[in-house]
Amino acid sequence: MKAVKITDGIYCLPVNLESYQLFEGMWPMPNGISINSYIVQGDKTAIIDLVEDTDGKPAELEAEIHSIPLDQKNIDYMIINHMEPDHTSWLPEFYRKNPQLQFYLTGKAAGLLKSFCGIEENVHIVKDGDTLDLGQGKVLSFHETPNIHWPETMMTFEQSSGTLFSCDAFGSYGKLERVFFDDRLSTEQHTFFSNEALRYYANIVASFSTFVTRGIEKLSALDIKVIAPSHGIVWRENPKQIIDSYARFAEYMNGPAEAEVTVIWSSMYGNTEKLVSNIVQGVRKEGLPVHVHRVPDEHVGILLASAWRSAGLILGMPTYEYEMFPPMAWVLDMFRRKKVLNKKVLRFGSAGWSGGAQRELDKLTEKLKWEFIDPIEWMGAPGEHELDLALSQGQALARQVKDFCSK
Ligand SMILES: Cc1cc2nc3c(=O)[nH]c(=O)nc-3n(C[C@H](O)[C@H](O)[C@H](O)COP(=O)(O)O)c2cc1C
Repeated sequence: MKAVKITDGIYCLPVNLESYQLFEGMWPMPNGISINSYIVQGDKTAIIDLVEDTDGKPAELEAEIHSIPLDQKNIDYMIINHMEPDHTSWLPEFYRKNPQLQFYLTGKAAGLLKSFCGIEENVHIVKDGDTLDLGQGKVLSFHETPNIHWPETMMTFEQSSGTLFSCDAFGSYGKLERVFFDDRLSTEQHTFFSNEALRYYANIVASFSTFVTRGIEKLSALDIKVIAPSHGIVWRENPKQIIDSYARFAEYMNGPAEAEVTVIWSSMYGNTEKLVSNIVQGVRKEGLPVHVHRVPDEHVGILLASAWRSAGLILGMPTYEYEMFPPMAWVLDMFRRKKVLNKKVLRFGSAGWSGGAQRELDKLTEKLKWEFIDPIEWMGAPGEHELDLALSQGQALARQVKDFCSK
């Protein structure tokens, strides 16, 4: 791939990770992801963020640098917005090839640069609002945005073009191929990147939502014309769209999220499963969109996005060894970690003799501010009573969600 020109002297250099790889060693990326570096050229040249040292990716980035055309030995400044290894694991080798490189980063990032890369020299610690003049009108300013998503994170703003190099904020999953800018996306591709942004947010950023809200507030002081994130497309026609999406995603944590219901169910022998279609029907009676996922067939990374966006959750799981069916416990523990807060919730599930799933569910979710309606729990196979309850409680939960969302 060639470097993509954003404006005179500013280039995006995306390198794609493939769909078979797991992001953070854990999250499925059915559509891959791009890792974006950026070049800003004045009299001096800066590179903003790098790439992961995996699978031939550094060579791809080098080829993009050469395509500008630019000799990487002529890069003067390395701006490190964030030390996470998807942007920095190639840094020691890059530095070995460019020993004159000067690093610009926050104080916290300097500590991480030492511990991750063993680099202590040529380090310039920047403070909030500091600037670096590259000449020819290109001036970078640095803005600390801690915890979006690591504690050392900052964003870099190029003042003459209004380009915000926003690091992980405003990023999305999805490879970049042929289309790099929001104004070049078809309606379908727009929907694709909106969904990929939500899933990326739910997997990577969600638990830092308070910091996202704070960061967006702080950024409102800047005259942003282009959002250039470290993953996903560059927003130059309507940067407000992705800023507003992130503001909305962050607000989902406080509730209510969207007037939708996510049903996540699991079953070993089909007794819990028998209620699913009535429950879904009950929700639909109230006219709400409903998204149905089976565990463990679907990965928690996919479920997280659906649950994060929905104001209502319906969880089906049987009892297993006096607790809940273990794959559901993994999902709920992840919801706890990712702070899936403020939901209206219904639980249903079969047990054999003692029950116990509900007890574990209560414990796992005690800090999530979930409001439960009466669960449907029964021994063995469900009868007419449980099947009727599935319909009426599905509907009752949907009504609660509608009330919640209309406030
Ligand atoms: C390995 C295993 C462990 C179980 N442990 C319990 C238990 O501790 N308490 C209980 O009430 N039922 C227990 N059960 C019974 C299931 O909860 C019961 O069979 C239920 O109907 C399964 O629902 P399903 O058909 O939706 O999988 C266990 C079943 C299995 C297979």
